[in-house]
Amino acid sequence: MIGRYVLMGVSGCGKSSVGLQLSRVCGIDFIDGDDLHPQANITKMAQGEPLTDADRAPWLADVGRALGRSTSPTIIGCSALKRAYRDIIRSHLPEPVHFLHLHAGQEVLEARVAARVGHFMPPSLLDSQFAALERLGRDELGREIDISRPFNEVIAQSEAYVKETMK
Ligand SMILES: Nc1ncnc2c1ncn2[C@@H]1O[C@H](COP(=O)(O)OP(=O)(O)OP(=O)(O)O)[C@@H](O)[C@H]1O
Ligand SMILES: O=C(O)[C@H](O)[C@@H](O)[C@H](O)[C@H](O)CO
Repeated sequence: MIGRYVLMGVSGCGKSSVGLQLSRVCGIDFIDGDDLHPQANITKMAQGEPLTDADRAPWLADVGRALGRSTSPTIIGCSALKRAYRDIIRSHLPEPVHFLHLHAGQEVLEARVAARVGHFMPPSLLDSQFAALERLGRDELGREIDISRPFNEVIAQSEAYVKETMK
């Protein structure tokens, strides 16, 4: 079985930075799901407008297909905020997919996105990100990682999960 992982969570939770470092320490591939967004979605977010379910559906299918094409263990960063979005990703994969939810309270994320420069996503969209967010259900494969902890601890906890489940 090929280990397939989605690093999920709201804007600024660390999908890119944690994903890249986690892929290095685990020696597995990383895809940034933001690179799969159609330009129309990026433009919409950059203009301060939240994406709708309809905007996200084709992109989530692309994320599922990209993960499904992988022939070796792979991590993909993708917000996957709602259970229905995770269902779309799951529907494109023959095998179980693990969701690692990089999670913290809104105040932690507000400070991080405010400090970030040169990113297309405006901090004003964080309210809508949290409004859409549905945490993992008990029956969903994965783990919630507390990202209020220092970066190295987030990596260590995520790495432990990946190594445990790739056996
Ligand atoms: N555990 C951490 N402690 C402190 N800062 C962190 C931690 N994890 C990530 N960061 C910082 O938070 C910011 C947001 O991280 P990053 O850009 O990786 O998030 P993201 O989820 O990919 O965001 P987006 O989806 O909006 O592109 C970055 O400046 C990153 O360096
Ligand atoms: O579903 C969404 O609204 C998007 O995927 C966002 O979460 C961003 O792409 C990302 O976080 C960049 O800031």
